[in-house]
Amino acid sequence: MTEPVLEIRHVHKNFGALRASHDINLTLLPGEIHALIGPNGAGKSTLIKQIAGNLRPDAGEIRFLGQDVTELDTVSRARMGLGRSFQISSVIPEFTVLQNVVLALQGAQGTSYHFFRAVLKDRETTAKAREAAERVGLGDRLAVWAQDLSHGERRKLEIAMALALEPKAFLLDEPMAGMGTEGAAEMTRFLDQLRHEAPILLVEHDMDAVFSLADRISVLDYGEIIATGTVEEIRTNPEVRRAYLGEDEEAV
Ligand SMILES: Nc1ncnc2c1ncn2[C@@H]1O[C@H](COP(=O)(O)OP(=O)(O)OP(=O)(O)O)[C@@H](O)[C@H]1O
Repeated sequence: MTEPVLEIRHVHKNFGALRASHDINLTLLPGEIHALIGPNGAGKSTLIKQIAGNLRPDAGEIRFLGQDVTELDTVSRARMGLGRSFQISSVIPEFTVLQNVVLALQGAQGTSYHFFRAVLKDRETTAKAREAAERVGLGDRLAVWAQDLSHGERRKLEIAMALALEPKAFLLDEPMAGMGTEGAAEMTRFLDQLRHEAPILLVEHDMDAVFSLADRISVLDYGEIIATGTVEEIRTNPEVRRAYLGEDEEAV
């Protein structure tokens, strides 16, 4: 049997009386895109944060590359190859595209920011950063200030910052958000390629993107996974339709 790259075992997380994660079991297999969907407040971000290491589960285990990483912090998990799309807030507006990607690489290497100028002169690092930016389609925007990028280009920059670290798995939290139709279509094509590099756990509200990309979908509702299956299984699951897809029959 194929070993999962990422495995979530019986994870629980409460905020006071609120069950944000209740006995979550989930795997991410090599080469797959596993989409995590669910209504607002279902617990998607809370789960991603526990996988990335920003939040500690109350109970349960998170395994990455066959190792228990539940007690490791975000930096250690990132160094092992758990790539999380950087949030817009971590993009520095006054830095160029290339500088932002170099900064992401430098952060992962644990070099002090004090040495940023020296790192910018390091050919190997800048070549890696350039390659990542080119791969997401920002090759002709390397010297542009991040603040002058369009929204879609910023999202690409976040992915380039994750990609540069050559992750073994990607956690992507709503990469299509605010992209517009053409931008979302372009991002969909890109993610379709990216899965061959490393499997992707994808949180996304854009159902067109989810249905065209996902090998498997898990549906969260009130902190519980109510179904995991193929696109067809999820589309036709009555409980899922009631809990989530029924909100938007057009999407089904
Ligand atoms: N730090 C926190 N303290 C208390 N409650 C929290 C905290 N973080 C999240 N919650 C609550 O946990 C529940 C799950 O939130 P979460 O953000 O994980 O949902 P989500 O599925 O990502 O929603 P969305 O699709 O709107 O991003 C919500 O009811 C939210 O209000």
